[in-house]
Amino acid sequence: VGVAENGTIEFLDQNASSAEASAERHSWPAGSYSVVASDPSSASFFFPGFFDTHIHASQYPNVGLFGKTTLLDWLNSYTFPLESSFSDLKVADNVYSRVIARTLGNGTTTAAYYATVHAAGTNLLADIALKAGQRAFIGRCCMDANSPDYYCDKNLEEAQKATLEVLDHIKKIDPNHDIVSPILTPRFAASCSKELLCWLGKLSTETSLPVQTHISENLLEVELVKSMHPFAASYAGVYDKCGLLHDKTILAHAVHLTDDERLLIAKRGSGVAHCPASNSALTSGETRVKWLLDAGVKVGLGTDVSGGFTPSILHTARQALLVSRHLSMKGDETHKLSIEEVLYLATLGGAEVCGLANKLGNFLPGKKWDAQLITLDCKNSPVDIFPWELEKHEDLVAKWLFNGDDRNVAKVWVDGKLVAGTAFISFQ
Ligand SMILES: Nc1nc2[nH]cnc2c(=O)[nH]1
Ligand SMILES: [Zn+2]
Repeated sequence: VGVAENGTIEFLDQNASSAEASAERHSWPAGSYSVVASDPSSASFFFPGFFDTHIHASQYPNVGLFGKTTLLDWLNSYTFPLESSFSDLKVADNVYSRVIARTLGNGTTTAAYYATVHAAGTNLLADIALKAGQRAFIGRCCMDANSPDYYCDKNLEEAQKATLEVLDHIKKIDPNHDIVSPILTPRFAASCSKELLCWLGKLSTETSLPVQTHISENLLEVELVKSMHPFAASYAGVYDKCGLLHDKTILAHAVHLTDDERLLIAKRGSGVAHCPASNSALTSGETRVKWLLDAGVKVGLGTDVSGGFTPSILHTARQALLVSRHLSMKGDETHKLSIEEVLYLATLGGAEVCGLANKLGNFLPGKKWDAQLITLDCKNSPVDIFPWELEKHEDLVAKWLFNGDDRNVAKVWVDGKLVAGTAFISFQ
């Protein structure tokens, strides 16, 4: 793979005899480039960077803390108290630095982040992502209804002002949104007034900014949305009526959609962030990924930290595979996802959901070098590799999916720049 200085893949040679021969063939003069090679004797290979299409950066301290709660009581007992502490920028700095280092170290080159309601803390998250070199969508959480007094937007005007403040800040630090972009973030229909939802929908149309929100995660939530927003026929209909359902919309969960909602989402070109670890932990249900894909809905993976307990997309892909098997055990084998399919969701599927498949998600000329160097046979590896396995590439990938972790992530590049990995850390 020939990567130009600006991070774009210039060429891709199958079966090249050496990097040097390939460079010469493409008229790259010797001495004008450096070579990074995978080492087949230590079961190492390059892989596209992962997409986390749904993660709450502010909830990172709570990974693994959910007890026996389900969504609505989990929000009140674990989540809102933690998020409200982000009025303190020292808390925000500490948590956001850690979550970005952790996700990058796990090979997440692009993440769609929820922050909190606080504009200053959200701006700090954008600063930290940009400095760390992680591609990030940064969303200030909008919530002006049905939320605790101690943690909410006090009214529509306050929500609008704080939202615009974040857009302005990100425009200043990354004017073309090459690495960090704002994303409009109504928390979910159950915590927003119709006025706020429709203002965000209009803003999204005017600015072409992306949108992220939650949909149909939990049955009680679905009922709550129905009672709060009777103007629409369905949960997806609420977003649609407010102009929030379009081809730059990321919908987290989509567990309990009706067939009509599935078809509406497909028609609008919106994508789904499938969050299997979260859906299992909060006993929300099992998203029918194949059913969504069959209708042409774009699907990627989300950790949904901290509804989800892992910041790793590799682990999330593993969970996606298992959840699909639980669905198939109910009698319909068509739900079952393969290793290739869950790794597609983790990479190109995620790029599609984020509206970035034209420049990211796999290794093709013209796309950006957002990549990981995976080494399975390395110091402290959680995966044991035997000599006779080294040529069996599909088996190596399967062993990586089921037993690998960040100890196997030797190097991570975003936009052609080395930004993380065990080799990067020990080099620093
Ligand atoms: N999983 C999850 N679902 C939500 N719905 C509204 N807010 C949240 C949240 O923070 N996490
Ligand atoms: Zn979420």
